[in-house]
Order: sequence, then structure tokens, then C-alpha cells
Amino acid sequence: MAVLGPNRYGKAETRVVRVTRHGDAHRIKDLTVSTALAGDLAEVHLSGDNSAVLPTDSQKNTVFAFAKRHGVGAIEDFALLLARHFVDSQPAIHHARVAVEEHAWERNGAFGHSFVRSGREVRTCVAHHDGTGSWVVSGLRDLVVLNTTDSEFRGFAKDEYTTLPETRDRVLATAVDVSWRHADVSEDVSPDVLPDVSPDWDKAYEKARAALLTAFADTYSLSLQQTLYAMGTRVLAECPGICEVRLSLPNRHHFLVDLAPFGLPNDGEVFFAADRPYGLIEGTVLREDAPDAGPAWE
Ligand SMILES: O=c1[nH]c(=O)c2[nH]c(=O)[nH]c2[nH]1
Repeated sequence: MAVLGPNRYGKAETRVVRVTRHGDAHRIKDLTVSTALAGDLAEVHLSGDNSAVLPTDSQKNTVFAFAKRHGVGAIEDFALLLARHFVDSQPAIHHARVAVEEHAWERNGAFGHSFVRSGREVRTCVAHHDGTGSWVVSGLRDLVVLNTTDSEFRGFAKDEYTTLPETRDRVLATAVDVSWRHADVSEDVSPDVLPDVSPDWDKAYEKARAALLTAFADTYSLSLQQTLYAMGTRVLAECPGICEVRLSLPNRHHFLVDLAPFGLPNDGEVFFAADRPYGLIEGTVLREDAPDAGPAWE
């Protein structure tokens, strides 16, 4: 006998660009939005009764309509607005998860209407709402950083397969993929209304990003694991509203090239930047008194 397990459905990766026109000085928000709804959805799976199913096409349309109707400020507010809307408007839907990625653009010179896609990282968030509460995780990915010194890796365990030489000076590089959980998301659940009291998402983002970058640069690293912990603790120290930080750090290995065959020295000047395989260092840093995460990480 089979039974239906956990399930959800939605529209993945709706690409929406919202232009705001203030005279000649335009603004753009470029987002990828994914919705996922869960609730009383057994019948659609078991008997094919679609009466509880708001089509994923309608979910996509809602993203576009809300971008027009409410505008797009911080992506966390947009995600919460959508999540609350689906739960509040669909009797069968008891849980909504909305993930948003923001792709950064910069002004192209002094032109008000012209933009250059930025080489910056992608800003991310995931909002959950279940009718009684909301949870928000914010973050970023593809923040590529590199230190040319102040990184060692030695004293590690060795077995018969170990060939890695110990080093007291290496390049340390990674593409930061990080999410942080906000402890103090408003419980205001009124439909289509932004919460009265919500964290200043943009300020928290800039503070967390600055903390990550500073900790990466000023930590004398004995391992990427140690750097990960330093980055997580720095975010918690700088951002009181954040209670948990999850980091995923690929170790972008830079191998010193042997130039001796060409009669050349190589005193930490020429490296081979390998793309794979790569070490993947992952970890969570959280406050001792962090509240229960609920569905925040689902
Ligand atoms: O910072 C590092 N941590 C490791 O666990 C590891 N393993 C490895 O081969 N190089 C490194 N570097």
C-alpha cells in the first residue's frame, strides 16, 4: 500500500523585471521568483480532482500583477506579500514558500534609462507563511572573494593517500553562498499589506554583506573552516536581528605552478586556478538562544 507523502507545487523561476519611471531617471528591479504552495492537496494526487489547485500559471500571473500593483522594494517584502496572499486567498492552501533572487543592475553612466548588468553577487530570500506566522531567510550567492596571503593549511590528518603538501602561505578563494535567518519577522498577517514592523531588509543585507567581506579579509586563516566560522560569527555580532547563518564555501583551489623547468622562480606569483574538483566547506553558526527555526529552511 502506498500513501501520499509531503508535497507542494508552484511556478519555478518566473523572471520579472519591474521598471519604475521617475521622469528620466528610471529604476529597475530584476527578479527570479519561485512559488510553492502546500495544503489540502491530497485529492489532486489521489483522484485527479483539481478543485483545490490554483494553477501555477495563475501564480506566475500574480507575481507580475503584484509587481505592477505594489511595486518591488526589498525582495523580502515582495516575497512575504506573495506568500501571505496565497495562504489568505486560497482556502485549501495552508503554507506558501516564496523564493526570490535579485539580479543587480548598475546605471550606465549618467543616462537615466540605460543600465549595465552588474558583476555583483545575487541577493536571495525565502519567505514562508502558514497563516499563523511568517519566516524569512535572506542571503546571497556567488560573492567571489580571494586573499593573496594570510592563509595556511597544515597540521592536517594524514593517511596513505595523502599527498597534499603543508603550506604556510596560500591563496584563499571562494564564492560565498550564505543565508541568514531573521529572528524578528512581523506576525502581521493582513492580506496584501506590508507588515507595519518588519526588519529593514536592505540595511540588514548591507551590514551582513560587509561583515562577511571584512571577516574574510581580516581573519588570518588556518583553514577555510575557521574562516567560515569567523564569517558567521561576524554577521551575528554586527546584525542583532539575525539569529542563524548558514554558509557554503567552495574552496577555489589556486595551485602554485612549477616554473623550475623553465628556469624561473615562483615565489607565490603564478597560480593555476582549478575549477574542479573543489573542496566544499559548509557550516551553520547560530546564537545560543536562537528561536526555533520552524519551516524557515525548508
Ligand atoms: O581550508 C582547507 N580545509 C580543508 O579541509 C582542506 N582540505 C584540503 O585538501 N585543502 C583544504 N583547505
